[in-house]
Amino acid sequence: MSTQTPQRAPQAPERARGDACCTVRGLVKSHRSGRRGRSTEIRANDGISLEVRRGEIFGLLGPNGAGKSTLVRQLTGLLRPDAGAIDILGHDIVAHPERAARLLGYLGQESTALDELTVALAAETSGRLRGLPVRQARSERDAVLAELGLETLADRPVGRLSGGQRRLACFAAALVGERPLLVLDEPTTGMDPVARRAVWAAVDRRRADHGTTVLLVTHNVIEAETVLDRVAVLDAGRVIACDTPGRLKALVDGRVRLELVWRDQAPAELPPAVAAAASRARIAGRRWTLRTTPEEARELVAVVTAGPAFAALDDFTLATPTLEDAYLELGGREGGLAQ
Ligand SMILES: Nc1ncnc2c1ncn2[C@@H]1O[C@H](COP(=O)(O)OP(=O)(O)OP(=O)(O)O)[C@@H](O)[C@H]1O
Repeated sequence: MSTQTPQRAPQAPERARGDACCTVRGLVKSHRSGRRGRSTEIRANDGISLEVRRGEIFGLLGPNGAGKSTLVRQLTGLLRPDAGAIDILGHDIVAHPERAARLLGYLGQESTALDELTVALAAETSGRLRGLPVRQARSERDAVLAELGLETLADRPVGRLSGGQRRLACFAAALVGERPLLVLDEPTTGMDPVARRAVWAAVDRRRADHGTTVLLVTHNVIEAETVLDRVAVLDAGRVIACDTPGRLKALVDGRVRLELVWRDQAPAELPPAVAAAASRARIAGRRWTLRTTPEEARELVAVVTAGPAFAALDDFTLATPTLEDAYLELGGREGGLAQ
């Protein structure tokens, strides 16, 4: 939630460029860590440029520490860039960071600002801070709590809820006082499937009814493939690719992912083709993951299931490529993205 001076959302976007909602050019941000004299500088954003179009669900995907939160905190005006430009609906956010609160609803990773309030008061207060009159703030509060199935938690303090419930309550607060852009930093972390569905349904509704643009931070590949129109893949503070999930996956077209899960561990005596493949596999405990051609995958499955190694096999799966495979193809780190 942004907690800056109460302001109404602008009636019409000013001077917005074409169909861009948010344009970032050459953004650089370093953090200092450690004590004075011994402090080191971490370049969290290293020249990021991207454009989020109006009405799209745009994702920032990348492993821990890639620089996603640093980027969105600059978009929300909470962090000042060292260099670069940010334009949101025609507003220069570097020169006027206070304007971000009028343009976007933000769900950050922390809920501490709301912890002392009840769920209902958190939602109402967000609406008031965004310039809604009391009556409208209360009616929007009631509508959003009903929409997200939060009525039974309305009188509970946000800080005493479970992780998933707290996330949903903060999401509700971000929705009150409708903004043209929603910036959601890992909104569904810790949520059960019912709450996740409620979040995505609420996002879809706003997009359909108000043309809301959504910028979503995630390191969950499945979620990214399901909900995003376009995605920027971040790694070590840089955008290493930006396209639709489908086109990114086309980078690894013609490859499949074969997983072999052994009952205990892989047998000492493996068929030669399988033993040779082991050197290229990612091995995590009993699980071997191999990215290969469909022909080789079929041959390996046939060899394993037809011979004595089959007795040692617990399970196998053969799947089409995911965004994680595309990320690895682009030079990403093995295991950096969550499945
Ligand atoms: N306040 C800070 N002080 C010092 N270093 C920071 C600070 N915030 C972030 N960093 C560092 O900057 C880099 C980028 O962090 P950031 O939180 O932007 O990554 P992220 O992609 O959002 O990661 P995650 O998926 O874990 O949330 C990391 O190396 C992190 O340790």
